[in-house]
Amino acid sequence: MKIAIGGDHAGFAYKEAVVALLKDKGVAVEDFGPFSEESVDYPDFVHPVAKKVDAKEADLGILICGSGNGVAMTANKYQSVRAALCWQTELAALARQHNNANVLCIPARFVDLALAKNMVETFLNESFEGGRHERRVNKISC
Ligand SMILES: O=C(CO)[C@H](O)[C@H](O)[C@H](O)COP(=O)(O)O
Repeated sequence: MKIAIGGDHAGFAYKEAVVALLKDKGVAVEDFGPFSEESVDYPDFVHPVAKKVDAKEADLGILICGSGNGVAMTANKYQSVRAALCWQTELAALARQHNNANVLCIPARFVDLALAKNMVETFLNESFEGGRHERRVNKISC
């Protein structure tokens, strides 16, 4: 499995911790930054991640910012990206199980690090259930 990760300054500290978590688990991860807490514009760091997922050059994406909204809005501009904003572990599970989400968006200013890590592990471990959910997901694209 290959993960593409990015975000903005508000998510930097959590992104560093999640990258370390993934590496400890032996998961291949490509970090598109940012690489400090200096204020940045999140689209600059979301587009590379979304392009990787959209091109199927990464299996999943993780985007971490303050509220999670901007990164989700940006990533969902890509046809094959289904980015889910999650703030509870069960939401991360359902995003994979029911929505076949391929990008997890984490609101770093609204969840603690332990929960963020738990959501990442859940997102990686769960899988799409298909069936009635596949019929619905197929209707998302215009
Ligand atoms: O939606 C956002 C980006 O995807 C976030 O909430 C940003 O991290 C937030 O807007 C940054 O705010 P700041 O006052 O510039 O730190």
